[in-house]
Amino acid sequence: MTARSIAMTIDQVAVRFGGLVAISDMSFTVGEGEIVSLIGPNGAGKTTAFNVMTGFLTPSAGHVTYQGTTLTGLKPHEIADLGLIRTFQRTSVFPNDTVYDNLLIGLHRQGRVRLLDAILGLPGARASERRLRQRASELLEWVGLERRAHDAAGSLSYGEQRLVGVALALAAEPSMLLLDEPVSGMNASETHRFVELIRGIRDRGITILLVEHDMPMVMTVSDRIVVLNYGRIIAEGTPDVIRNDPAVIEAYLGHGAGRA
Ligand SMILES: Nc1ncnc2c1ncn2[C@@H]1O[C@H](COP(=O)(O)OP(=O)(O)OP(=O)(O)O)[C@@H](O)[C@H]1O
Repeated sequence: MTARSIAMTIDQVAVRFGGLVAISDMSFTVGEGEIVSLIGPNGAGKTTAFNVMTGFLTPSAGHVTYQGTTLTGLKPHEIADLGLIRTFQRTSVFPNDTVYDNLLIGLHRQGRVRLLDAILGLPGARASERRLRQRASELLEWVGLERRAHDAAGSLSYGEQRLVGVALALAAEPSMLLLDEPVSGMNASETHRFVELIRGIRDRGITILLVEHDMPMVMTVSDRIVVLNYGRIIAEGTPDVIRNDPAVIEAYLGHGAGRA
């Protein structure tokens, strides 16, 4: 692998919930433009790690830095302003509005144009509104939902709703995207298309961190994989290294068989 500059550093992070240690001494880095996956059996601490990186949880110890800025103490929206954008396991859409309108609402929420100015049709707002409409169309095309643009968002399949979530995240113009189980609920062909989408996103220079249970998908798309078990990193490396790592095989097939 060619040397990359580091986008994110997770440095000796620990999270305790009362007596429960959800994450302990977690350290790894994500390079600029890299696709890194965080995997591990249920309860390993993946979502907790995501919550720390995006400011939804304050770590009990350690810290995360993104492009040189320490994230500890920053609120989720301040972290989003740095370009670090996440998707959630559950995408909340306005089910009775069209997919296109959902995107427009998302773009307005990001404050590029004040909704009231747009409603009143003020001149500056009209030009901005045109740009937003253009942007909404581009984003839908990017994630492959252009043919569903004028359907009610509530009529989309679960997999398509995940794509709306990705389009909304892309609308925020991230420099790094954190995807939480993006292909859960997708069928094989949707997953295949999603892998292509992730690669395309990375090719536009966006760094990607992925939490995912779908191992074939993770093995296909990742440059590097970090494996957590009981809150600790047990392995880190390329898909080939991880596939053959005895500790990983044990975590998934040994005692962890019922949890993976
Ligand atoms: N808010 C909380 N309060 C108490 N315990 C929590 C809380 N959030 C998570 N935990 C515990 O922390 C541990 C790690 O949970 P986490 O959800 O991060 O795991 P995960 O790897 O994301 O699991 P899954 O794959 O099932 O989503 C688990 O034991 C979980 O029960």
